[in-house]
Amino acid sequence: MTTDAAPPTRRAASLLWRAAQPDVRQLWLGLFGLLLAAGLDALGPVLGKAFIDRYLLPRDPQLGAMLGLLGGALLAGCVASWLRYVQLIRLSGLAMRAVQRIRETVYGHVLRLPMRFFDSAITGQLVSRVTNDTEAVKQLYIQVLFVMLDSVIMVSSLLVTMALLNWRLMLVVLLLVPAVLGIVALYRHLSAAAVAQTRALRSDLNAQTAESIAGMPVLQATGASVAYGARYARLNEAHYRSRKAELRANAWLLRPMLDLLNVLMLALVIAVFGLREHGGALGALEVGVLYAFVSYIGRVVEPLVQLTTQFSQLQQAVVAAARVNTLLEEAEAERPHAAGRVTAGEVQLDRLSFAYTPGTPVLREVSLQVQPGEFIGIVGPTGSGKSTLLALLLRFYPVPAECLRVDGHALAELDEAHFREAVALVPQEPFLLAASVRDNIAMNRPLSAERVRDAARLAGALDFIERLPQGFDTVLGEGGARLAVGEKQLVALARALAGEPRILLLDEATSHIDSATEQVVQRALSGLRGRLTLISIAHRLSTIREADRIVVLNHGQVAELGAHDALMQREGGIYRRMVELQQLSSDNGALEEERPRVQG
Ligand SMILES: Nc1ncnc2c1ncn2[C@@H]1O[C@H](COP(=O)(O)OP(=O)(O)OP(=O)(O)O)[C@@H](O)[C@H]1O
Repeated sequence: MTTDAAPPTRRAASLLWRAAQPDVRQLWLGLFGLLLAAGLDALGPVLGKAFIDRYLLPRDPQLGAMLGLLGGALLAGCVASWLRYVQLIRLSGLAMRAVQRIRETVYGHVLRLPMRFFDSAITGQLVSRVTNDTEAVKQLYIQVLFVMLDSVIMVSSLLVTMALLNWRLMLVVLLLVPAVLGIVALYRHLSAAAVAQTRALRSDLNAQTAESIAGMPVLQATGASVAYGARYARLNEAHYRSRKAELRANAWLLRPMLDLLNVLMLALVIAVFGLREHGGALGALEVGVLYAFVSYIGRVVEPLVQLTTQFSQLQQAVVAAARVNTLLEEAEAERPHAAGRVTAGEVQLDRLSFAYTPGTPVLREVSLQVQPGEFIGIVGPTGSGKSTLLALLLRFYPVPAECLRVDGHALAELDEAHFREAVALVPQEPFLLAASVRDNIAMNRPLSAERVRDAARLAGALDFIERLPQGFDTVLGEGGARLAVGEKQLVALARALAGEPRILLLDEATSHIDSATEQVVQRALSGLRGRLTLISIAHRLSTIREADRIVVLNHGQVAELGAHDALMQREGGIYRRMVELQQLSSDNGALEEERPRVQG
């Protein structure tokens, strides 16, 4: 387990290692194949050396043996290439499978994160984490598994072969390694800030795109498109500059410096060779060694160049993988498999207090005993904590066990799958999928067509659904784009009822419905009375007039509690004032409509 404080490389390595676990056998096979290929590669110059030393310089042509050596070198080269090709396929496959697993894991993990996480999460960034960052992890796999491992194996095997041929010259070549590492360290130092900034800016670009699309109606209606366009252009420009800074360090540091190093190394080896204590004419044996070394230097430099030129990509991929790992380590919401069941639908709040941010309480010592089958209305000024109360009942945020009990059980004692069936929500903003009406009601639950239809009828949605071109099979646009807001809410209500819940929570679910549709919903809800516990937040007070009891929340506290008639008796009571205000405004609305229009 790595933590957020661990360096990105460690976090990235931890992710890669975990994701590769199921294919670890393939990984070892791949490694073995690469080792073999490197050995065969090292063999070529050794055979070349023998060719020169034994037959070429002594002018001793033995056709059979010479052809054998040449053929051997050719065969070794061919087999090494083939082996490398096979490993590339094997390891790329492994990388893609691992990334497929990572992507699924990340998506599944995001679905299980606690609501608290989403309070501060930015949609675009999360999307980018699940798609772009996991794609970058694939690059990392291919690079780490293939380019890097292959290069390291290749360099090591070449150095071993060189040591066997002439260890002093090998030491000279060995100087390449610290020189290259020095260049990489310098590159890293010069480009790290730019690399991190580029990624952060790309993430901001994604976030703004996602935000703009989600809020398009508001954006266009407020004429904010131009300002948003300008903001996007500024971000994009900053991204361009940061990327350019990164590429500049890449362009002058990596390839040209390494090519220069290659030339210097050749010169150095030849110089050392010429300056040996017993210099003078080259013996036949020594020419073979020089040939082998000259060809080895090229081969050592190439993988080092590979390692370094891909370094910037590698750095980006490491950052991406580390971020994916951090997201994966975000603690999931608790999903207990417990024995507790919601049977009757009794809810008990006992001095329940809650704060999103410590020190700023949103609910203060709320106590309430809701009987099974009771209809409770919740009203109160905006920000008084009504939605928060429902969020707590839905187990979106943890609360002390003794403060909130359902059918005598603390919420943590209730089995997750059962709890989600037994407690249903119709949210303030109905959320619909780009799928058929049937799928929107069933939401992947194994519900029969009759059950879906019954739920639609109960919710008062059947009439309009049957008027749609393909009835229940009509595919809605993204977010239910083809339906009116009131119709979306009816579908959301049908969805909630389809699970046959014991407790139904309505969060201002009727606020966007016209009066005629409201009558339909009211009838539906009256039909449900006594069959399930109904807790309904109401903005339009007429919808909870019939409630058994009405809770008036004010600044997170229960200010009033009682049936409509009782609350209306309270002189100067909050509820009574709210009702009177609403009556006044609806009377004004009616008057407005009746007033004859004056022309001109
Ligand atoms: N996820 C959150 N993180 C931090 N604060 C929040 C969060 N959700 C709500 N709040 C704050 O908690 C307080 C109560 O909000 P809540 O949505 O429960 O009120 P409400 O009575 O339902 O309001 P409304 O009628 O406007 O929906 C508000 O001050 C709000 O800003």
